Amino acid sequence: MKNSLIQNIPKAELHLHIEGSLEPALMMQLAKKHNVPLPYNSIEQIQAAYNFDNLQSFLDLYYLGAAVLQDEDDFYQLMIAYFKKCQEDNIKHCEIMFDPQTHTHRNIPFKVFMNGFKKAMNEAQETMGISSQLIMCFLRHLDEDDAIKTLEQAKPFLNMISTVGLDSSEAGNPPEKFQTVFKQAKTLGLNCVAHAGEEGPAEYIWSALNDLNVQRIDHGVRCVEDEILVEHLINTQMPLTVCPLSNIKLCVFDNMQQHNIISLLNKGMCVTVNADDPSYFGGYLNDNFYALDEALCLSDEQIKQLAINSFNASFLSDADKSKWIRKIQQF
Ligand SMILES: Nc1ncnc2[nH]cnc12
Ligand SMILES: [Zn+2]
Repeated sequence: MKNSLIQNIPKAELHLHIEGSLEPALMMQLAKKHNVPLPYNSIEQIQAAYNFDNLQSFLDLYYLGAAVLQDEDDFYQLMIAYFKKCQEDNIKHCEIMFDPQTHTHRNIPFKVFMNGFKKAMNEAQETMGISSQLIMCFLRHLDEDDAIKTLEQAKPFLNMISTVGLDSSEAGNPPEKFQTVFKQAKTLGLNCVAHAGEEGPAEYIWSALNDLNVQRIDHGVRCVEDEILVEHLINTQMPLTVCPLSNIKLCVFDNMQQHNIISLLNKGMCVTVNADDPSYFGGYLNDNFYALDEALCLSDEQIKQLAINSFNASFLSDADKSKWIRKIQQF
């Protein structure tokens, strides 16, 4: 039976790629609208293709799918669909990642996707009471000059962007490659996060901390390969935004029983649960909680702590964090 505490408790989501929330039905609809060829003829064929051996095999299909996103309304439809899922899952605040280079490299300018995002974010706040921020991620398989150019292009939109991040193919692309652009982002007043220790080694987590000065680590599950790092993450309460279903789909762990998030939680680490790319990995935020509960039997205290961590690790004001944490403590 599904745990009603998971459904009812207020939650924040901090690791969600908006391009990874593109559902097969919307992908087909937009492909038709813009005459974009896809190697699929039906929703079933799309779903059948979503069997991945590793991060790269997923990224190949993720970038292919994103090609259907072309005009402002497409980006609005994409994001409003995600907010509807947030409403169903009782997510009150989200910090949403987007990959500008995936779009600018197809000659889609910033103003097209930013205007679409803005319309959906305003609507979510006004009609659903959901607050949101944007995390602009640099693609780490591209060089740092391209990231620097992207930060420059983003300057007219910085009032909509709270944070920069780093995603895409991790192995062979360590955080230190992006030191200059992260320093520039920090100077502009942006928060910093980075994917590290998903497929890459524990040293990449150290590099994200020491070379990029990040305030959160996305994934980070390979921290367990370095005991000193684990101690450091606990002592500094550095948040890890963990994505359980993603880690299973991308073969980071063999199965959910093997997942280490609850063991890290029990050690006192500030871990949070997130969906990453829900339409590719088989579930939104609550599905991730249900899958953990089924495999690892979460206690009510553990569920509450994960929800508290999601607000504590967010970039909300201290007053807003306290407001949500007080509500959670009443459950
Ligand atoms: N899980 C993930 N890791 C790295 N880059 C991504 N882009 C979208 N999802 C990602
Ligand atoms: Zn991610």
